[in-house]
Amino acid sequence: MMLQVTGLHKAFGGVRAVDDVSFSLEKGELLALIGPNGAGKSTTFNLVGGQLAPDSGSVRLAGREMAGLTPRAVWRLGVGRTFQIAATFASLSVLENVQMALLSADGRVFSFWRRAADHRRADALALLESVGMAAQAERPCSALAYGDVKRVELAMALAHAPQLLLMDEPTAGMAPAERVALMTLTKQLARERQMGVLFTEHSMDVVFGQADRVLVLVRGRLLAEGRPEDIQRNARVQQAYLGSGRILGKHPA
Ligand SMILES: Nc1ncnc2c1ncn2[C@@H]1O[C@H](COP(=O)(O)OP(=O)(O)OP(=O)(O)O)[C@@H](O)[C@H]1O
Repeated sequence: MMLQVTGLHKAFGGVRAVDDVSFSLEKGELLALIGPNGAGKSTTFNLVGGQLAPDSGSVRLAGREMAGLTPRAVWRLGVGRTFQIAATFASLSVLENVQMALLSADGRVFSFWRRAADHRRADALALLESVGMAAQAERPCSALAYGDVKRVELAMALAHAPQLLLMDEPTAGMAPAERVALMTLTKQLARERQMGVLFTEHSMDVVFGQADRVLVLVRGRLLAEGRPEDIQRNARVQQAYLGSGRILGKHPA
């Protein structure tokens, strides 16, 4: 087991945001975390990524306890993360952005007198190749289509060769075809690199089309866990989503 989360609890005042959550994730697996608004998805993510410390419970990566470590320490142990908000430098080229990520992975800080442009150019190009962005390496990030920025961010997240990648709503704001393309690529990279991927997602076309397994959170508790086809048929899950209609419709909200 690559990631093992056991008995995780986190409360904010009287609100049990995450209430006795346990799950695991294998190498190369795409695991979707879904649930209605306020279910505890972001809190779970932040507990795994080190942005929050749990009240109790354990988060182990390849047997090592990570609960309570700082985000930087969690990152060093091999957990990468992409965010909803684009985290690229708009004025730098696509290639330079990936070179910056490599500098950071190597524990070196960008400085004006050591130009990122000299750092591991071939490795940066290889990362861009792996996400289909090598042809646009010299363009500034500001000139890219939104879907392409997401691919660059993926290449940047891969720069320190994470064992586990956390993706917080990776396809937010994308058109349906782009969403599926990005997650198909993510799945291919997960398989090739034997990297586990935990992602939150509101688009059910992505969840049911791409995830290997799905976790359903409702009011901080794990309501169901299983293969996409089983989750889709699960009566308790359908009931929990009644009202929002999200999980039942063929088309995403
Ligand atoms: N820093 C905080 N302080 C107080 N309450 C919080 C905090 N963070 C989350 N909560 C509460 O914990 C519960 C879970 O929130 P969380 O953001 O994890 O849900 P979510 O599933 O990510 O929701 P969404 O889909 O809307 O992003 C909610 O009731 C929320 O109001």
